Amino acid sequence: MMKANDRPGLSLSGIVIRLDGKRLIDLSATVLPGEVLTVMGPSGSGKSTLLSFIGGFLDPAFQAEGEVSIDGTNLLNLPPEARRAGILFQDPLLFPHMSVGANVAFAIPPDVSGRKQRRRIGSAILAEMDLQGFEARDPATLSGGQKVRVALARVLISRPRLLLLDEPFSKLDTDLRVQMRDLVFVRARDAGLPVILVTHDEADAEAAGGLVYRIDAEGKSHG
Ligand SMILES: Nc1ncnc2c1ncn2[C@@H]1O[C@H](COP(=O)(O)OP(=O)(O)OP(=O)(O)O)[C@@H](O)[C@H]1O
Repeated sequence: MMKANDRPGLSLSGIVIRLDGKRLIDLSATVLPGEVLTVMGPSGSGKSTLLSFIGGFLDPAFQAEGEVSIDGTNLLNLPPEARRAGILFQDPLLFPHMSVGANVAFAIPPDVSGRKQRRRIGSAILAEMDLQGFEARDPATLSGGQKVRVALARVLISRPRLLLLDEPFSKLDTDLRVQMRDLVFVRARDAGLPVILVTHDEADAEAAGGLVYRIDAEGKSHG
């Protein structure tokens, strides 16, 4: 197996996304395994649209061109589920009718067979998120930070190849925000996952420590 440092990571090459002829996004960048590309820009500038394009669920109202590859594999030829992008939104989007354990187990790849084995790896990832013993809990009874950690557990257990983060910390108060983003960045680094982080918060960008793309009103991106 290649070490994280030997892998080329996420390559965004000549990405141009237009809406009604107007260019929203224009960027090329490389995000190495474990590194974070932070995307900033005004509301409506196309930040979420960029993540949708990479994840494979861009609304057909947009026109997009360019190439996206991860460790040399062209992602754009693959259907969304085969791209294996782990996505976190502002809202953790837990299934309300399922227990915490079931929320996490839902994302375990299908090649992991056996109830026992699935339960074991689900519990292990919850424990890593400081949520040991939370399997039977109703998501409605969790704090904001606990919900984010369940969402992160669910994403990590799905064996993603990259992380797409759409303001996942913005609803949290300052202390929790700092803790959660450090947790995500550390986990991404450990797993060698390239990350794209959409945020309005300069402190997030600083903590991410990587490249920052700023989208201006003309749809030009600046490193
Ligand atoms: N499905 C759609 N069909 C048409 N236009 C859309 C669609 N989704 C978003 N838009 C428009 O595309 C533009 C970019 O939207 P996007 O959600 O990517 O912006 P954003 O930078 O993420 O904004 P915010 O910071 O407010 O989340 C906006 O003008 C938005 O109104």
